[in-house]
Amino acid sequence: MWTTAKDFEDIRYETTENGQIAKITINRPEVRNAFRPLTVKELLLAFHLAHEDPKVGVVILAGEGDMAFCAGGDIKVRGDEGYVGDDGVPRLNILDVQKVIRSMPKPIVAMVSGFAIGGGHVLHVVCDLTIAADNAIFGQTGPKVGSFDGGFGASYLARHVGQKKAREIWYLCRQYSAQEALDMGMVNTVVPLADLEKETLQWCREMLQHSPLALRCLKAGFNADLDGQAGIQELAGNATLLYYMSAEAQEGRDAWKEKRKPDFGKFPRLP
Ligand SMILES: CC(C)(COP(=O)(O)OP(=O)(O)OC[C@H]1O[C@@H](n2cnc3c(N)ncnc32)[C@H](O)[C@@H]1OP(=O)(O)O)[C@@H](O)C(=O)NCCC(=O)NCCSC(=O)CCC(=O)c1ccccc1C(=O)O
Repeated sequence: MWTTAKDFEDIRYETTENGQIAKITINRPEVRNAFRPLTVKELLLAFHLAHEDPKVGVVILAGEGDMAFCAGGDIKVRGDEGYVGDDGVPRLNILDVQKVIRSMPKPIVAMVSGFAIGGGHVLHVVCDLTIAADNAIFGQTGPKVGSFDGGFGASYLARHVGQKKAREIWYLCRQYSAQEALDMGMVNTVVPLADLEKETLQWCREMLQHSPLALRCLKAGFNADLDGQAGIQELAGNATLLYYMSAEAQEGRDAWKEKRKPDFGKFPRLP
């Protein structure tokens, strides 16, 4: 049912439903799908492929196996200045993945079974929607393991669950069941583990029935206030896209190409 669209080492990138649904799976189950620099590099490339492919309408982010969605940064390769890959350079580049998830103009659905912990928890937080299996466990560990995400991991989480709960999650580093996550508004639904992919695909199919431009502008609108100038840039970029598609903008382009004065007088100045 899934077709491999490109081969990677640490992740899988697959599509289904005539290429309309893409699935990016972190494939390191032996470390509960913790990410190392290579994983992050591959995630960035896979998200770029999904972004650029006009057939893809919705993207699923998942972890291999039932035990974990993602256990965050791979602590075993954490050096003194970040996570160290084969090139010996320390990086904190999962932040780039968070930004890509937010700015991709297509819905991204986290499909969570097992642990979504630390930086792995933040990944589901920044996705548009989260479908959780009934075995899912959520939590932050930063203050326990010498890390923290004061960016989206804190501020956007607080938008989901409120300031008090978000501070509890970060300050106490407790783990929460799927039902608790649902009750606090952190996930969209909880389903039996056996139904997780079926239900996630159903949500994706429903979104695919709807106007891609409407979904795109809604995503930019939801992000805009929290993302400051960058959020306004996203939203305004969509307005420009829509404007390009209008006869009014095309008149400006055509007039310039035809070396004549544009006739904007024929377009209404709506109230
Ligand atoms: C996830 C657990 C709760 C799972 O527990 P359990 O099922 O009992 O399995 P274990 O036996 O513990 O683990 C199995 C196996 O996996 C290895 N493993 C698990 N998690 C990691 C990990 N994060 N890194 C490396 N390896 C991991 C574990 O060692 C076992 O292998 P062995 O060979 O048997 O040793 C539990 O495993 C657990 O609590 N894991 C740690 C989770 C955690 O603390 N994650 C947070 C890491 S810090 C982080 O994510 C930073 C956030 C971040 O990315 C970030 C934020 C802000 C700015 C920048 C950054 C950035 O880029 O780093």
